[in-house]
Amino acid sequence: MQLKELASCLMIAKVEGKEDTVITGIQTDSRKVKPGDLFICLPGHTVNGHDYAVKAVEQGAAALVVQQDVGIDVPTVKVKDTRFAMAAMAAHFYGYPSSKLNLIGVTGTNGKTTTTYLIDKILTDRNTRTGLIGTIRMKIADQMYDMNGTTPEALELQTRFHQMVEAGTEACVMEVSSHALEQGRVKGCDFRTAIFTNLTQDHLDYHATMDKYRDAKGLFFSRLGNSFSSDPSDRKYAVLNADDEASSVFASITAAEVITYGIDQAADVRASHIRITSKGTAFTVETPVGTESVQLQMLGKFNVYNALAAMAAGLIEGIPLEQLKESLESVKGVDGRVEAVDGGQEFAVIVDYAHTPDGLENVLATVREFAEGEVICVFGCGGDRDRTKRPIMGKIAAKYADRILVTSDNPRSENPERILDDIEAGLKEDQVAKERYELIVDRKAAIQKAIDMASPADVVLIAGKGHETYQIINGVTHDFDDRLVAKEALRGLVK
Ligand SMILES: CC(=O)N[C@H]1[C@@H](OP(=O)(O)OP(=O)(O)OC[C@H]2O[C@@H](n3ccc(=O)[nH]c3=O)[C@H](O)[C@@H]2O)O[C@H](CO)[C@@H](O)[C@@H]1O[C@H](C)C(=O)N[C@@H](C)C(=O)N[C@H](CCC(=O)O)C(=O)O
Ligand SMILES: Nc1ncnc2c1ncn2[C@@H]1O[C@H](COP(=O)(O)OP(=O)(O)OP(=O)(O)O)[C@@H](O)[C@H]1O
Ligand SMILES: N[C@H](CCC[C@H](N)C(=O)O)C(=O)O
Ligand SMILES: [Mg+2]
Repeated sequence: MQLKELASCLMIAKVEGKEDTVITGIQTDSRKVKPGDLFICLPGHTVNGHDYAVKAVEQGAAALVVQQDVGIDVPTVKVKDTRFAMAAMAAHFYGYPSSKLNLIGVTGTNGKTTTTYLIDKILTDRNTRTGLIGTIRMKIADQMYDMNGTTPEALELQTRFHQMVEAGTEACVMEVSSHALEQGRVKGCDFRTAIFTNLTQDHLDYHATMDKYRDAKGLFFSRLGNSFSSDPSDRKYAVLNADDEASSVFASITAAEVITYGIDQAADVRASHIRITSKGTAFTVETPVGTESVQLQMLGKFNVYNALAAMAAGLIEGIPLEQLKESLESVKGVDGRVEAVDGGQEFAVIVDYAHTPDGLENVLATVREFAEGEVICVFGCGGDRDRTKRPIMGKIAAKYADRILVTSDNPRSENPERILDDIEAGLKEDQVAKERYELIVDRKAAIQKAIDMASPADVVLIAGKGHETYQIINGVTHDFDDRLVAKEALRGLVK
C-alpha cells in the first residue's frame, strides 16, 4: 500500500516526502523493523519511540509516522496522536478485519478469561469457527500462541484479526483490560457485543482512583456502536452485571441495547436456587426465552456470574437455551482457575488465579463452603502493581482461612520482603494471632509447608498465579508452576 493511501484514513495527517512510497508492513518497535516497514513512533511510559526513529531507518524503515519532529530525511507522516494513528492505519492497512468478524469483548476486574472461555465453548459447540485473545493464550484457527499480557496493542490486534479473517474465522472472543481501554489499544475494533463482569479494587497503581478505573472500563461502552440498524448483524449489545453498581453508569453512556444478568437484582438473565458442592454448582436460570436448570462442573457463585454472562452472549447469537446449558455443563474448568491438584492425598489442593481482594474473597468463601477440615491459604501479591491491595488481601485471607502462608507472587522489580511486610500490615491491623500465619518468601517452600501441615479433609488453596508457568524475581523470569510444585510436594508425602 502507498504511504498516501495509508495516510488517507486520517483527516489531519501531513505527508512530507515521497507520497507514493510503498509500505509493506507496520512496526512500532525499532528492533523488529524490516525493510519496507512504516515505523510509528509512540511516546511510551518508559521511553519515547521518536528516539528510535534513526535506528528504525537504519533497519530499513521506508517511512515514519511522528507527532513531533525527528529531523530525519525520509518520507514522514506528521499526525496529532501517533497512538490513534497506529490504530487507524493498522485497521486500514489490513482492510478493517474486525468488521468481518463477530467480535465479542469482555471487560471487568475478575472473570474475563473464564467468561471468554465459556463463550468460546458455546460458539465452537455450534460449529462456529472462533478466535480467542486473552491472558492464557491466543487462538487463531486452532493454532495456539503464548500471550504476553491480556490485551495486545492496537497494531498486533489488527494483525491478528487479519490472520483470523484469512483463516476463515467467524467470531472472535477477547478480553479487554482497563489498560487497553485507557491506552486506546482497542480503538479500531468493531465490537458487536461488549460484556462487563464486575468492578472491584485492582490496578490503582495505574488508574489512581476507583472512579478513574471505572471510567476506563466505561470507555468500552461509550465507544460501542448503536443498536439502530436495519441489518441485525450491525446491531450492538452491552451485556451488564445487574448486581454491580457500575453497570448503571455504563448503561447510561452506551447507545447499544442493554441486556442484564445477575443473581440479587432483577435481570434479563437471572439465576436463583444456587447450590454449591465440592462437585460443582447448580442453579436455575430465567431468561427471556425460558427457564432451565444448569449443573456447572465449575465451583463457586462467581462462576455462576461468568456462566450467566456467557449465556447472555449466547442468547444474542440466537442459540437455543438447551444448547447453552449443554455447552456450559460440559466445561470442566479453565486452566489455573479453581484447579484441583490430585496426587492421591487425603486432602484437597486447589490452585487458583485470584490476585485481587474480591477474587481472593470469592474463592476462599467457596472453598470454606465445602471444606470439612481447615482451610490453609498460600498467597502473595505481585510487585510493580497496586500496593494498596496487599493489606486488604491479608485481612481477607485471615477472615476465611485457618492458616495463612504469606509468600511471593511475582515480585518483579520490587523487594520481595517488602511486599510480604505490606500484606502482614493488614494481618497486624486485624490483630491476627501470630500462630495462624507465617511469612515465607520462597514460594516453593511455602507450598511445601502448607502441604506438610495439611490433615485429611483440609483444603490447601494456592492463590495468585493460576496458569502461570513462571515467577519474576528481581526482573528475572524463572520456571515456576504452582500445580507442578504442589504435585512435587505431594509426591514426597504420598510415597
Ligand atoms: C503500562 C503499560 O501498559 N505499558 C505498556 C506500554 O509500554 P510503554 O509505554 O512503557 O512502552 P515503552 O517501553 O516506553 O516504549 C515506547 C515505544 O518505544 C518503542 N521502542 C522501545 C525500545 C526500543 O529499543 N525501540 C523501540 O522502538 C516501543 O516499541 C514502544 O512503541 O506499551 C508496551 C508496548 O505496547 C506494553 O508492552 C507495555 O505493557 C507493559 C509491559 C505492562 O506491564 N502492561 C500491563 C500493566 C498491562 O497492560 N496489563 C493489562 C492486564 C491488566 C489486567 O489484568 O486487567 C494487559 O492488557 O495486558
Ligand atoms: N465473576 C467473578 N467475580 C469475582 N471473582 C472471579 C470471577 N471469576 C473469576 N474470579 C476469580 O478471579 C480469578 C481470575 O479469574 P479470570 O482469570 O477469569 O479473571 P480475569 O478478569 O481474566 O483476570 P486478569 O485481569 O488477570 O486477566 C479466578 O481465579 C477467581 O478466583
Ligand atoms: N493481569 C494481572 C495479573 C496478575 C497476576 C499475578 N500473578 C501478579 O503477578 O500480580 C496484572 O498484570 O496485574
Ligand atoms: Mg484474564
